[in-house]
Amino acid sequence: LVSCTKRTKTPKSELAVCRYVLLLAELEAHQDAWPFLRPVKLKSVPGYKKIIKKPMDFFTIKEKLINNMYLNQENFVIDVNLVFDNCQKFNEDDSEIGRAGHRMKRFFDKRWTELLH
Ligand SMILES: Oc1ccc2c(c1)N[C@H](O)CC2
Repeated sequence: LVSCTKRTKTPKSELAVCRYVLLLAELEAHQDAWPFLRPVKLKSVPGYKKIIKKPMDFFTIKEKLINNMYLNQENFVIDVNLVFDNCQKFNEDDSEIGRAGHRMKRFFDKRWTELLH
């Protein structure tokens, strides 16, 4: 993984990786992150495997980031939004996890925009 603290001039893509690492750390530290930290246990949640075609979670995103699997920033945002879209699909808006998902999405959208400028 690139060194995010080095004060040398780094290529654009390495700066992008630093932005993702920072943003992912903020998502994981958020008080409403608990439903999204690890993969959903497909064997213990009836219906999830059938309903949610592409499960995603913050830990899986971090692994992909560390293994340099995000070739462009779009794929990183696509996976983060997949976490929230899956949440909206499986949970009622008016539920504990549904509300946590909406709050996390609002937080991500705000920070993503702030980090771009
Ligand atoms: O009642 C439940 C029980 C388990 C889960 C949810 C709700 N929603 C999560 O999105 C997936 C896991």
